[in-house]
Amino acid sequence: MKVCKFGGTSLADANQIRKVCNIIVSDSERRLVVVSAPGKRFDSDIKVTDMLIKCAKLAIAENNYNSNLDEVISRYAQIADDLGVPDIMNEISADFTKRLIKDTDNVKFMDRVISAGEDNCAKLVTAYLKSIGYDSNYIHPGQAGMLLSADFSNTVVLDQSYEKLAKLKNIKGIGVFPGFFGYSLKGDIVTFPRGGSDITGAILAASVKAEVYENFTDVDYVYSVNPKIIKNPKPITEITYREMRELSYAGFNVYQEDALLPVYKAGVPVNIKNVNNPTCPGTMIVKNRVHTNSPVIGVASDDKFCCIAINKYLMNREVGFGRRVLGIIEDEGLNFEHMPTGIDDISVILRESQLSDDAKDRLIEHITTELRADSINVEKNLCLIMVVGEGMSHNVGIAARATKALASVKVNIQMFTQGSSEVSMVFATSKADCEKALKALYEEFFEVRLGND
Ligand SMILES: Nc1ncnc2c1ncn2[C@@H]1O[C@H](COP(=O)(O)OP(=O)(O)O)[C@@H](O)[C@H]1O
Ligand SMILES: N[C@@H](CC(=O)OP(=O)(O)O)C(=O)O
Repeated sequence: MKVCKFGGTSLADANQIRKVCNIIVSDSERRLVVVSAPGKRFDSDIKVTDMLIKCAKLAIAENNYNSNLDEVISRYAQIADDLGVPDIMNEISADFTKRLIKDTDNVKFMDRVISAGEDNCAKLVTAYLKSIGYDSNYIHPGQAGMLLSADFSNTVVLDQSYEKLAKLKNIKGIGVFPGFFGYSLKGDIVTFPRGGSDITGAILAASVKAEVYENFTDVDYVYSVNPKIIKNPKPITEITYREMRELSYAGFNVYQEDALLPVYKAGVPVNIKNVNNPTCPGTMIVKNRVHTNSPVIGVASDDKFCCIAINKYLMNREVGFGRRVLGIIEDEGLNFEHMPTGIDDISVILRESQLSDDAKDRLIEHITTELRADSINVEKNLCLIMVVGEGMSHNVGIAARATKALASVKVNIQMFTQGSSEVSMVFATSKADCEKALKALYEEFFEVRLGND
């Protein structure tokens, strides 16, 4: 059995959905299908999930959301009409309308509303497959056993789900499973972080021990660098789970970072493929790969970080200082990403989205009073660039090549770390330098240079 997931770009309109269904029915092993909500049809378009977030926010603020809701319903109606299944719209339009009645708290309400994008898309795809003569069934995530933690918008799968979902192995016909959400033990709808339909697919693939998890998107391959930043980059044909996890974390949003653990544990390979070019073999994500000459497999960047730099004279002699810093971060409910240190300073790197002005003031106050630091500086707009590759661990001089490349374009490195596994190196630069730095690193490791060098 193959589990296949189709992303929002693959479901953006009726034409794309026809392509998706042709792909599904062209292989009888494709029996468990995960769908996202319709995504962007063109660059300036809006994803259905974003339209639903807008509706939910308006409803929470007690503002009128009717015209926004109408826009969502019209997008589905247009697709249903074009696919020749207009009757399904009665159910879909009633569902959107009902979910927007605000009868619960804000976090539960938000997840209930935004999950409707995938849920109704699954109903639409099921209706279309039926209309062209295939035995297809919508699968209700709660009834199938997609049980998740009650962390709204940031849920994780509960272990018991795998055993329950394993029963889908015996499903008859084609099962269409809505991605991005499941149910808490109390029966509330909970969603994964954004891009979470990839996680749904990974959980299902692990549960049914699929021969492969096919993840269909709008690019032929995962490339060595984001193709939106550098044109025609080098394609990656094979990459390990570990390398992909590092690159997804650092900005390769083609595959959600949390979608690696389930398939890694179950040993299910992932195949990233293009819905617009399904005969292209795409990228395989596997446990071990054949190493080529290049020590680096990809470079990725994400510019939404900030740094809390704490300085105190003789910090290195103060027993428990680091533990107390981390204790404060924990007390403030923050996740930290990296913690480079010097003898008298510690920097804590966080995702900027966590640090509202209030949270920042509280954190500074907490550190000042508890640690009696000499100075605390918060720097926003920090970009992290990761250079990733398992080949780096047995190659000398990679860091030197990277720093030389950054120096040659006059990029100031604000922080540099390398984990002991030596699978990745992380450079922090200012947001303004981010693209320049990424290009320099890509050129250094992937572009063939002519002449004497
Ligand atoms: N290294 C990369 N290789 C391929 N695509 C990438 C990479 N980094 C970022 N992307 C972007 O990821 C996009 C696909 O992800 P996404 O838009 O979430 O697709 P879907 O809607 O199918 O889930 C591509 O169009 C591409 O712009
Ligand atoms: N629709 C959700 C979940 C998702 O996975 O979407 P996509 O497959 O389009 O990245 C989102 O936009 O976050």
